[in-house]
Amino acid sequence: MSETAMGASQKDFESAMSQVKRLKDPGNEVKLKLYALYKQATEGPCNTPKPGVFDLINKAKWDAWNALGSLPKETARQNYVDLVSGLSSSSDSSSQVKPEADRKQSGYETLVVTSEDGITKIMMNRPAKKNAMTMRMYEEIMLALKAASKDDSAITVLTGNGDYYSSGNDLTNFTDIPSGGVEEKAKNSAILLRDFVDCFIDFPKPLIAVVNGPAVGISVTILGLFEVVYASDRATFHTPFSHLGQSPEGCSSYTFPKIMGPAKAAEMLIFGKKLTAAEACAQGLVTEVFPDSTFQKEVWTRLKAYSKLPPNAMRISKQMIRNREKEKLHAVNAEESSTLQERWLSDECMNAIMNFLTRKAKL
Ligand SMILES: CCCCCC/C=C/C(=O)SCCNC(=O)CCNC(=O)[C@H](O)C(C)(C)COP(=O)(O)OP(=O)(O)OC[C@H]1O[C@@H](n2cnc3c(N)ncnc32)[C@H](O)[C@@H]1OP(=O)(O)O
Repeated sequence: MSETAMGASQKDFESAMSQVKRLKDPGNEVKLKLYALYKQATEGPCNTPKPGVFDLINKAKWDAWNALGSLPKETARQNYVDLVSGLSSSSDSSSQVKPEADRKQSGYETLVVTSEDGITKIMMNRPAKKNAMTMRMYEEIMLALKAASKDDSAITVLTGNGDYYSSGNDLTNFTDIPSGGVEEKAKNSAILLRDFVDCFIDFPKPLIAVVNGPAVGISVTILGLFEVVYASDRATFHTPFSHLGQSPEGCSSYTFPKIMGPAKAAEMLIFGKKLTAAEACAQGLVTEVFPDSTFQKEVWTRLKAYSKLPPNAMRISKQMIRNREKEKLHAVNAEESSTLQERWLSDECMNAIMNFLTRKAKL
């Protein structure tokens, strides 16, 4: 029997649990429902003594769980996933871009998002930290992509503010350890990584990277999921995974060998060879390189012309190309994320991060 016929899978359930953390506060009534369904799905029918009448919060939680009676675990899991999915889509639609709200969209802490001339531009905005990607930035990029997939722009652009495109994962992400320890941190990070890359795999419109400067780590690997990559001649492309005790992500273990051949991909992904923009272009990762002095002017003139093409035709063509690969890309993403979950717990990785944080090592 397929997973769909059996109801929500464990992966759907875990993904819903991680989505809940990113939702706006849904109110106490919904939180109680989520709590009850979670307990039922993981422990079965209510099995704890009823709290005293003055223990108001625990009594409300107990009542909600107890009210589910003998609801089977699988049904509770499915109901939990459905409830979270309903909450996510209503919070997505509330953040959907309204045409009259063009120009700068507020509410992002790590990004500047603008919508103009048929182009939604998502700009990473931590220039003092070389646009290193914090947990917050991953979540905001996902939100911005979801909004862009529904707004009336024809194309979407990812770029960076300042001298870097992005220095990749913010290495201080690994210092915020939850009560469940490093194992829980690694598990949550792997779920976030998989969700993040899934958003790029599934993005329905043409996606363009405007690489304004050096790019490192995950900001490079996801380029294989873009339709077009324009780079300044100041940009470099570096995936130092072995140096960091880590392994490839962003589907690069599949897209890079396809794009540049297995040997060139191995030089980047295994040996951490840094490519110039010209080399990345010769190897097919970059579409075109522009002199830094005229980069912004030339690229935006080109993109404005593209954004005037019929948007539905562009979207359909993109989806025809992507749909042939989607299932494979999702499988690669899942495998890369779970491999990294293990890597993050290795001594090799922990030492590399400690070295960066104590400034003993830079790329
Ligand atoms: C949910 C988790 C998903 C994880 C997915 C897996 C992703 C993997 C990767 O992306 S691997 C790549 C990780 N990135 C790095 O290893 C880069 C580390 N940074 C550097 O080596 C250097 O900072 C540099 C070469 C990018 C730039 O060097 P330089 O020009 O000398 O500038 P500074 O080092 O002084 O940087 C200025 C300022 O920014 C901070 N910073 C830069 N990059 C990062 C980063 N990746 N993480 C955290 N902080 C970063 C740097 O510490 C400086 O801060 P300060 O001014 O000292 O407060």
